[in-house]
Amino acid sequence: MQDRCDMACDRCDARGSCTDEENRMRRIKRKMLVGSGKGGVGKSTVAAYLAIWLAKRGYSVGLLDADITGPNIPKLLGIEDERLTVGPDGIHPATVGNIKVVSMALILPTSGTSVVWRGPMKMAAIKQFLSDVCWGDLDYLIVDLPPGTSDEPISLVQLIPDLDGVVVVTTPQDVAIIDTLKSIDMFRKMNVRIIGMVENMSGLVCPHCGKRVEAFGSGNGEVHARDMDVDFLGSVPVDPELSMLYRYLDGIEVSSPGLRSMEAIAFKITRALDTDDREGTLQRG
Ligand SMILES: Nc1ncnc2c1ncn2[C@@H]1O[C@H](COP(=O)(O)OP(=O)(O)OP(=O)(O)O)[C@@H](O)[C@H]1O
Repeated sequence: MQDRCDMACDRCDARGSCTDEENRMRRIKRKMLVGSGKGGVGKSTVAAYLAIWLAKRGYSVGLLDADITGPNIPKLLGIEDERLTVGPDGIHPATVGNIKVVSMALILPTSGTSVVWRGPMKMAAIKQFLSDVCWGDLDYLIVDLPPGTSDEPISLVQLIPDLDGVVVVTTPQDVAIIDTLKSIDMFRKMNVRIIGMVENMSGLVCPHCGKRVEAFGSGNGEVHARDMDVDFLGSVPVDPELSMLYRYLDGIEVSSPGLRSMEAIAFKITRALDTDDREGTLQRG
């Protein structure tokens, strides 16, 4: 573990002085958030898929689960039994399929342990995840936000220098859309670029007859994205494969309606960011 971080530091001008989040963060080329005003809409699923998709294409990727009280990324990636380790140089992420993962769930003794913390404690943990984690040199850091428009998203926006933007996730129901529009408004007030909106759980394709069933409706997200002048990145149907992302991570060749939609969305996100990569800094590993 120690070696891995030292090797990365060898190539870094900031060697020996990387003691705060700014120094750690400047070794990361692209930093994006995945957020929503509403819980349970699929933020972690979109963040985890994106991380896997980028890692499979040779990029070095970090995935920060910033949901301190409800961390689910390790479960989605099938690494609940992994633990973060601590060395003299800082906290070492867990690694899966070339993705460096940090989450409260990788610290807690059991998956049933609750984190009963008020705001300042949660803020301290988030700050530490940015300042004390040996992320090393990364092409992308993807931050999975907790739902809502309060402390955690605000702090992350303020703490991450040169943030590239946020992908907002919604589901088609009105209550989800209303909360998602609030989060778009919040990110705009904080001058964060909205990379685009994803409508998740948008209908489902019957595995028996192949017909589409509009379980929660669909299309609402696209209409509201247009109204808000936000790029619509695509809709993703309900698909059991998406709750088994660890299979896709393991290299099992899976093709399903949900995974195909996610792939098209991942392309759009990277294309949107690459348009801004004028210096061509992103290199595949
Ligand atoms: N398109 C989909 N098809 C099937 N299951 C899905 C889909 N999207 C998400 N899920 C499942 O729904 C549940 C909630 O998704 P997820 O954890 O990604 O939401 P979230 O917005 O991150 O939740 P939270 O607000 O709690 O952080 C998970 O069990 C996930 O596997």
